[in-house]
Amino acid sequence: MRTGIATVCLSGTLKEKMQACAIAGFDGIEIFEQDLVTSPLSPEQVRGMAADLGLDLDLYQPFRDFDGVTPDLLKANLRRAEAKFALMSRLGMDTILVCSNVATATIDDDGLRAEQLAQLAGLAGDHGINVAYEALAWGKYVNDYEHAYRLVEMVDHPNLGTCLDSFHILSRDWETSHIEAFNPEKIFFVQVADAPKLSMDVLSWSRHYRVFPGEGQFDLAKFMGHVVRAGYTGPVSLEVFNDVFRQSDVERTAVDAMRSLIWLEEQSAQWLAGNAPEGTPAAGGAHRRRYPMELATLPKVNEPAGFNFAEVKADDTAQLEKLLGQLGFEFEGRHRTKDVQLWTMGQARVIINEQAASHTEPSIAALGFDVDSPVIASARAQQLKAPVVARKVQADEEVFQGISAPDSTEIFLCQGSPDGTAAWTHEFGEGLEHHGAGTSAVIDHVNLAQPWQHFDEAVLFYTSALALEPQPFAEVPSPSGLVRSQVMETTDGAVRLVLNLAPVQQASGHKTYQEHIAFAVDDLVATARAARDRGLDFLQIPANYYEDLDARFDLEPGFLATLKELNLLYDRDADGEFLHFYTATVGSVFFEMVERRGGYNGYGAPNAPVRHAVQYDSLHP
Ligand SMILES: O=C(O)c1ccc(O)c(O)c1
Ligand SMILES: [Mg+2]
Repeated sequence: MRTGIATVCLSGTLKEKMQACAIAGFDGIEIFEQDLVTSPLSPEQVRGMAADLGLDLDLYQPFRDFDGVTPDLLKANLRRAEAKFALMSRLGMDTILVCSNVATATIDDDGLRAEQLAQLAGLAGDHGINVAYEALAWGKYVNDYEHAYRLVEMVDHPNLGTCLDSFHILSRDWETSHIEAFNPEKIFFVQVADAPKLSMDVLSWSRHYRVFPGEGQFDLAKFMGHVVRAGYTGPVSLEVFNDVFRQSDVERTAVDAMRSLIWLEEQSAQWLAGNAPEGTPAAGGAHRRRYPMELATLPKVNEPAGFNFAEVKADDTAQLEKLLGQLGFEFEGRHRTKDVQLWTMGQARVIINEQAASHTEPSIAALGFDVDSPVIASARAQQLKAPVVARKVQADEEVFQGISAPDSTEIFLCQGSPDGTAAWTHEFGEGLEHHGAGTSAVIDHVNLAQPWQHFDEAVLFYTSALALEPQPFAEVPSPSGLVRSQVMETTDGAVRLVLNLAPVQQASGHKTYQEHIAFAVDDLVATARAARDRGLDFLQIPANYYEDLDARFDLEPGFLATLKELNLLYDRDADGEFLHFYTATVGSVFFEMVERRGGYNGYGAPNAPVRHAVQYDSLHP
C-alpha cells in the first residue's frame, strides 16, 4: 500500500512538515494550498526538496466551488483553474483535488455540472493534469460519493476521476460496498480519516475532530476492503483536520500518523480475509484472493492475558511502602542486582523502583503485560514504530521486551504462565522466606493520566501494539474541568487500562494529574477493615454521597452504614455490583481496591466525580 499524508495534518512550516513526513517514512504527500502560499520556498524549491526527501507530491488541494455555477462564474473559475495547473507543472504535480461546490453553486442540474466539469477536464488535459472530484459531506448539491462518481461517469474524460474521502462517506453513513462497482481507473485518489462519533454539524466535525485511523470509531478496514476490491492501487493518504495535531510536535505526529496507516493496512487485509465476496472460495486459505493493491501484514498478537506487574518509582519510597503494607501487600524482598523491591498480594505484583535521581515524585513508571510471545509482540510493536526501552539485564535474569508508550510509561511484554505466576520473582528476596498465597488479589485495572497532546496517539498505540479494544469515551466532571476518560480493555476484561485526559494544569502550580493502580480482591469489606486497622489513610468520602447512594439504590441500612464507616463507594447495574475504595495520593499515585460481584464490568463511573472532587479538595486545602 502506498502511504500518503496531507500537509494540513501537521504543525509547522511546509519545510518542517515535509521533513517530518520523510522521517516517518511516508511515500508521498498532499500539498495543502495554504502551506504553499505561505511558504518562502518557490515551487521549484519545493519540488527539489521533495525529490531529495524521497517524497512523491501526490495531490494538490483544495480547489473549491467550481461546479454548478452561472456562465460568468464558470469563466472566472476556469481562469483560476488554469493558474493552478500552471503552478502544478512547476511543482511537478499531476493531480488536483476539486471539492464539490459548497458556496457559489446556484444551479442544481447534473447535466450542467457534467458539462462544466467536462470543460475543466479538457483544460486539465491540456496541461497534463488530472482532476479528482470529491463530494464534501456538506456540498450544496453534491454531497454523496456516488453522486460525484456518477458525474465522473457522465463526463467520461480521461482527465476526470473521483477522490474518495472516508470522512465524507462515513460521517454521512453512506453504504460503502458500492465502491466495489467503481471503475478503478476512475478512482484518482483515496483519503482516509477516522473520527469519534459526535452529534454535531458535519463541517465542524470534519474541520476539528478528525483523527488518524484507529483513534476514532469509523469502520475504516471495511471502507478500505471495498476500495481494494474495486482494484484501486494509488496512494492511501491521511487527511486529518485536528486542532490538537496541528499544534503538536510535528515529527511525533507524523510517526503517529504512519503508525495508523501501518495498522490500517493490516486491518484491511484481515477484513478482506474474513469477508470473502459471495461465490468465491473462503478467504485466508490456499485460495486467498490477490488484489492489485498489495497489503502488508504484521506479526500477530492476541490480547494480553493479564497484567504481569506494575512498577512505581520514587526517590523516597517510604510512603509507597507504607501504603502497600497497609493495604495488605507482602514485601518479597529486593532484587539481586537492581534497586527495586517486590511487593505482592496474591497475584498482584508491584515493583517499587528506588530512583537514584532526587526529586522523583512517586509515579507509575512501567506496566508488564502477559503475552503469548514477548518476541513476536515486540516485533509487532517495533514495526508499528514504538520506541524500544533498554533495560539492563545481568546473567540469569529474565530479559524483558520493552516499548515506550506515548506518555513515556514503559510497557513490558512478559511471558505469561497458565497459573498466573511470574518466573522473574525469584530474582527477588534471596534468602528471604516467601510467604506466597495470602489473600487472593489481581491487578484489576490501571488508570493512566495522558498529556492532552498525546491522548489520541495513546489510544492507537494500545489498540495497535497491544490489541486492546477502545470503548466509547466518557467525560467525567471534576472541579478542574471535564476529564475525558477512555477505557481500553480485552474482551475478557483480564486487562483493563483507563486513559484519562487530565485537564490542563492549573496556575496554582499544584500537580493536578493523578493516576492509579486498582487491585481486585474477593472481600472488599474485610480488606478495608484490615487496612483501617493498619492505619491506612483512606480517601474520605463526603456524607452527601451516601445519602445520594441510598436515594438511588435503596440499600439495606446496615450495608449502607458499613460503606459509610469504611469510606467505600458502591455501584450496581443489571449485571452485578461494584465496591471500591481509594487511598490518599502520594506524588501522583494512589491505589484503589475493588470487588466485582456478579458480572459487573464497569469502573464505578458514577463515583468518579466524587473521587475527583475529594482529591481536588485535598490539593486545595
Ligand atoms: O474542509 C474542507 O473544506 C475540505 C477540503 C478538502 C478536502 O479534501 C476535504 O476533505 C475537506
Ligand atoms: Mg478530503
